[in-house]
Amino acid sequence: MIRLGVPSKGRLMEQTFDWFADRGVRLSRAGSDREYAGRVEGVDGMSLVLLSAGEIPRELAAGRIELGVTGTDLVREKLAGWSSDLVELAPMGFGHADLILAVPDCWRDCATLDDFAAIARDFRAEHGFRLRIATKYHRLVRAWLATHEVADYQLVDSQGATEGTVANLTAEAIADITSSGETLRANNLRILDEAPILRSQATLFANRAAMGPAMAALTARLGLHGGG
Ligand SMILES: Nc1ncnc2c1ncn2[C@@H]1O[C@H](COP(=O)(O)OP(=O)(O)OP(=O)(O)O)[C@@H](O)[C@H]1O
Ligand SMILES: O=P(O)(O)OC[C@H]1O[C@H](OP(=O)(O)OP(=O)(O)O)[C@H](O)[C@@H]1O
Repeated sequence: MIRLGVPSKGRLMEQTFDWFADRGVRLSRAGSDREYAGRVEGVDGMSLVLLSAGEIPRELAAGRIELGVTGTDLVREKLAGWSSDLVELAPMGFGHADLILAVPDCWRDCATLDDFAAIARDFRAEHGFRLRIATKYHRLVRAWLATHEVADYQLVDSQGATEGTVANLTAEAIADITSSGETLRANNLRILDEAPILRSQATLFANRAAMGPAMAALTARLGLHGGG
């Protein structure tokens, strides 16, 4: 049996159900909104498990599910060397979001990452502590800043409502996912004039160790290539 992990709520769950329905596979909850078992119709040999989007990368890598739908951002953040454990089977065309670094709108002289690096250096000298960036994407943000030789900062963990940390004076800048940009605007934050740290979308992943004839048959049934 191939176990498929799907986000248990919200748009990601609904759009995943639609994506499979377009391929003739009907996914649904087994019972109430609070029940995390699922039902699969239209294909044999696959079962459905409803999980937190953030836990799907780890469940895949641990082999507790063979297939999983989640954002590429969460896979890259949660699994170091993700591609040795997981195979990216198909980008699904929804859940598009960019991981970005944003600063207060009023930092008029901070347009680029070079400006940001200079401000961070001065900030430390002036305040006696490193400029704080609130984020839940620790691995990705650290790696990106290191690549761009920005060193004078500290990460502050924020697992939600990250854009509020600047107004709350617990951080000077934030790194988070954005899609429409509305949350940033509402919190008087502005994206640096740089390419995003990462462009993410919902993607169907497989556990690499689970690739074999059964997986090949299933991915062929879904009209995907390279599932052997
Ligand atoms: N505004 C958005 N537009 C599109 N995609 C988004 C948006 N916000 C988050 N996402 C994507 O949705 C996925 C799930 O995000 P997140 O971890 O915030 O989910 P969640 O609903 O908090 O789930 P959970 O707390 O159960 O793990 C991520 O891959 C993220 O990139
Ligand atoms: O650019 P926008 O379209 O405004 O979307 C961005 C927001 O969406 C996500 O939050 P979500 O609603 O998933 O809640 P969270 O803060 O708990 O992650 C993300 O963390 C941003 O806060």
